[in-house]
Amino acid sequence: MSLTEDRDLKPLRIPFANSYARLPENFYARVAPTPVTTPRLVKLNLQLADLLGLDAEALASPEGVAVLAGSRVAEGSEPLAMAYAGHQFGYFVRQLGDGRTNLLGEVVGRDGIRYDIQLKGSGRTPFSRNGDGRAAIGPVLREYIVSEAMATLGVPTTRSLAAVTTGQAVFRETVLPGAVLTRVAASHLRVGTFQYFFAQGDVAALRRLADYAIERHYSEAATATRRYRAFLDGVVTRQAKLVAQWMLLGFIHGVMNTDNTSISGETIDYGPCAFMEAYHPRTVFSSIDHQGRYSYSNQPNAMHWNLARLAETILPLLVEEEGGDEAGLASAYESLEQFGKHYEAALNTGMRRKLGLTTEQESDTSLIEDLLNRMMEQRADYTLTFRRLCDAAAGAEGNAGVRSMFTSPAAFDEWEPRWRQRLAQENLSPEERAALMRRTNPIYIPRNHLVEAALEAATEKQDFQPFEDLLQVLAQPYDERPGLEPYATPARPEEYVSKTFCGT
Ligand SMILES: Nc1ncnc2c1ncn2[C@@H]1O[C@H](COP(=O)(O)OP(=O)(O)OP(=O)(O)O)[C@@H](O)[C@H]1O
Repeated sequence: MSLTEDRDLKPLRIPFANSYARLPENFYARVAPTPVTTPRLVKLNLQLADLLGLDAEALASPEGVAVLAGSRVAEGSEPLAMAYAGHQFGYFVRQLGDGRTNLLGEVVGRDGIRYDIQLKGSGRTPFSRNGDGRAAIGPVLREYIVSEAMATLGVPTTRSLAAVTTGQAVFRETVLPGAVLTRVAASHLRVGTFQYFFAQGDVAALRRLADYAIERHYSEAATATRRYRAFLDGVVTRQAKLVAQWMLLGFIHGVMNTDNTSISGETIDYGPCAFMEAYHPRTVFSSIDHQGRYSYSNQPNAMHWNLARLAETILPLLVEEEGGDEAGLASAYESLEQFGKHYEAALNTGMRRKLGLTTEQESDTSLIEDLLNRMMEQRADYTLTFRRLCDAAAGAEGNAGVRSMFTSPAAFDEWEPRWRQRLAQENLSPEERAALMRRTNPIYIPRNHLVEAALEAATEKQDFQPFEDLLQVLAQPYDERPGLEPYATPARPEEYVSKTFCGT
């Protein structure tokens, strides 16, 4: 990058406008990041810095890098570690909390939205338990790559402002270079934050937290007659739409615990996440997900379950609002029932768009299902099948690409006439339709082996070029560039393939 550490020292001013630090002391632990030996800036997100109204040059200065590494606390920053609980793979843990992150504070961006600025991998906190409070360069860059790719694809997500190496080793199964990620989010409130106070039976804190979340994310609920019900409805709607977006892109979150389910409706925590390659609804990537709990097709169920946990925590507020136990419970159920409706609507609209359809017919559902079943049987690549379908939409002679996605192209040939018949019922020209589809179906996604190759080069050789190259490709996911292979063959395919969960 052109911004280097050697520039003249420019004072770093971050216009912090903190609100979480004004909440009661039992919401967090005030703790500063732990300084590191030799911070080095690997990546600064200039576009995001601009959105946040931050001076990129000052951020890239030695003083700025020291702040991004956690070695120095910027003026106005009130670093803290947030308290939260969570269900992890179905098991409740009363206290998790930020064990390796520090919320530095909040800034109001140029878009008028209040954003958290948080360091991840910045040292131990009172919530660290046995952890070292640190992060390795690989996972930091993975989160950077995938979160920024998701943002470009229009998916609500936490963002990545910067990555720095610390000059210190972290010990996992082996010795790895340490790093710190600067994460930006509309907030870091989680379902687990509500569960933390619910587990303590602290209704006053729950009310305070809900009011804070309403003010920050669901202002429409503030004026509603039943504000807590309106709040729950808001979270249910946003999360239903979010999961539908994941499904449409073939994204598998991998660790949908309640502490990784945000109240703002953003994707958070890019641990074992991946984009599905060969289509199979029961695909999992996480090596610890033995039951397939967070498999591709189970994501809507998992989210619905997580939202039920949120509803449970605010039940006392709903009961009060409705004036009775039964009415409060009914209100929670009604709200949760909306999940399916919002999810299906978003998924079906999105799937129609992927197929190039702009109108709605009942038979569309079976058209979509039929294609997906054929893709599953044929192990067709999820992303490229839809992308190559765009070429087929431009004209019947353009179908060679999509046919080649199927081990036996006859499986596509049987489906194609139905699709063409359906397209013929709409008014778009083939060119218009193909162009529309190419804005919906990306060609470049963070392919697992490409991400792994970039992380390996950074970890083993401190070579950040593959990381930079990948970011550049992913910055224009819909524009096919001549000579730029969408799917370079993995060097060691066996290491990067997904598992298909086949249990019951
Ligand atoms: N190296 C570590 N040191 C201390 N605590 C850790 C470490 N790794 C994870 N934790 C804590 O374990 C819990 C679950 O970890 P998980 O991997 O879901 O979160 P994370 O990736 O650290 O953070 P986030 O959910 O904010 O992205 C959290 O409380 C987290 O802070």
